Amino acid sequence: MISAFTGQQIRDAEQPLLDAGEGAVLMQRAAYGLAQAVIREVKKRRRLAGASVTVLAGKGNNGGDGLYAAAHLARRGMRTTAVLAADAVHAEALAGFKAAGGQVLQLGPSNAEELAVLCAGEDVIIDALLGTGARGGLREASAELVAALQELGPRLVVACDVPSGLDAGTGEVHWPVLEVDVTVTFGGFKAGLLTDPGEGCAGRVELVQIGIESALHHQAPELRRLSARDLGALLPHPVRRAHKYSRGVLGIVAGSSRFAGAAVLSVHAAALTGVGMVRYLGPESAARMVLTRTPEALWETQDPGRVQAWVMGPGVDGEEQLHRAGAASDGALRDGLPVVVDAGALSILPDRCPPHWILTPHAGELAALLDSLPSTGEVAVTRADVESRPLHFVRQAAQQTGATVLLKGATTLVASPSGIVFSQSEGTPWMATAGSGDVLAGVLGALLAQAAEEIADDDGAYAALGLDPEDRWAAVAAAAASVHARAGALASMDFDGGPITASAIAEAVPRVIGSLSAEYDRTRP
Ligand SMILES: NC(=O)C1=CN([C@@H]2O[C@H](COP(=O)(O)OP(=O)(O)OC[C@H]3O[C@@H](n4cnc5c(N)ncnc54)[C@H](OP(=O)(O)O)[C@@H]3O)[C@@H](O)[C@H]2O)[C@@H](O)CC1
Ligand SMILES: Nc1ncnc2c1ncn2[C@@H]1O[C@H](COP(=O)(O)OP(=O)(O)O)[C@@H](O)[C@H]1O
Ligand SMILES: [K+]
Repeated sequence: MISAFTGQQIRDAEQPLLDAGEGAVLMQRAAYGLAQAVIREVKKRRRLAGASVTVLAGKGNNGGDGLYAAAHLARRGMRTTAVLAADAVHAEALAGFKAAGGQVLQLGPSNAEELAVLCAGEDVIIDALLGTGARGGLREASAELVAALQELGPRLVVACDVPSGLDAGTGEVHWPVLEVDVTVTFGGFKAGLLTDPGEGCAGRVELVQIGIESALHHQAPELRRLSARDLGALLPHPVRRAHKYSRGVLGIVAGSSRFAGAAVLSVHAAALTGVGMVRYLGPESAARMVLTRTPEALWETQDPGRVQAWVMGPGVDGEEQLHRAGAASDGALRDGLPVVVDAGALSILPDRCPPHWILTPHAGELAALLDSLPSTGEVAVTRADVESRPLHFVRQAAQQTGATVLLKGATTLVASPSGIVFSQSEGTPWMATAGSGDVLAGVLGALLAQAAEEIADDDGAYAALGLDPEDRWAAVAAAAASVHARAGALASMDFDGGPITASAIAEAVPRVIGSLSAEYDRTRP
């Protein structure tokens, strides 16, 4: 599992080493790691000797890292320039940079445009204006320079620790920010690099160890991300004595005469995620289509009998289906069953949900949900608010509803009511297509139906993540988001990175589960 931290947590982990006089050593490790990353990127594109690099250096230690890194690059034969964004920058680092033969330019009130043109011609730019010590965004001439450079389109940008203008702890972005190709981050992942909108600016993130890692282990991560290995351990491994009821039965209330496709997709995706049986509840017109695509499903016209989990909401519209969803949710509350609440069913939530209920809104639905809660306050929450502060709002929704909340997007966040948050981001923008969310609901429902016992088991794979039982539901939801995203990416790769339908995402799910499980079995001790 990848853990990510706030800027303050990273600084707290650094403090004992700074107190011991090790600050300069930390900075040298960071700068060396940054320089190595720049060298690797440049070499992918051209010969290193003679390539040009400009470091944009701010007044703090982030600028110091950038200047020391540029000194390494000068010694490797690159043509190095530093644009100083403050009157006083890190003095030793600047002296080291000059001694290595670097050229120094001063950013002032009137030369931002001119320097932007110069930077746009460079082989690589290092963004070392602001790091974890930033308060707010870039100011004055730095903001002007970055806005003009972004407009011109730099060839290759490497961020030092975090893209400048991004809040390291929350991922909130103060524009302008230089969109970077690679972020080289030090000591530990910053939460702001693993949640939007920050993740969208950060490019590929590389971690450089600087010696504070053991101190970070004592801190509760701000964000967590499941790795392929975690998924391999968490995904269901059917045992030899399994039968269809022991594998889990999923009830699905989805679709309507108007939105029958949502039922087709969620049922089909659930079946492809390996659940023992799917019981479908909905109108005959939708059921006919469901059974045509997935003859394995059962259409239930009366009491559906026992299930281990429910999905309700995809394509649900009109009195009749809302009534079925209401009856299913009453039963689920009574029996303590896990439930995925999506789309149309988000409007019929009980006053207080348990953590094993997983709400799956997109940003617009989350805004509407928060607005409908009496505890939210007077000011309406908009979709744009959620998109600019997803980490804040997903936590708020989980806390206020009592449910686990999965907020869909390019990066999907899952918050438990206690405040634990997972972030997964393995998909492709081609997944922004109608029906994609219905597939996710089916995948998640199927994992819940199969995992219910495993989640409660204190010796099981979920317990091994070190989570309290009520937080393990967020891990299941994160696993579903990751499988769904990986399936989308794989489906697109089948077409050389081309477009995909929601159906294609569902069809790729068995291959994702198969390869994750096989890799896990091959490498486990
Ligand atoms: N600690 C260590 O030993 C290690 C740290 N490391 C590195 O240090 C970075 C953190 O360094 P840092 O704390 O100096 O903060 P950083 O972000 O460089 O600059 C803050 C300075 O800028 C100013 N400022 C603030 N906001 C501003 C704004 N919006 N616009 C303009 N100015 C603004 C503020 O000054 P003020 O405005 O308060 O006078 C402050 O002086 C970290 O990201 C990593 O790269 C690594 O080398 C490992 C070892
Ligand atoms: N830009 C993107 N990159 C990766 N995945 C995305 C992107 N946009 C949306 N997705 C994913 O696609 C799905 C869309 O779900 P949703 O908005 O409910 O669509 P629908 O209601 O049409 O099914 C979510 O799982 C979301 O995480
Ligand atoms: K930076």
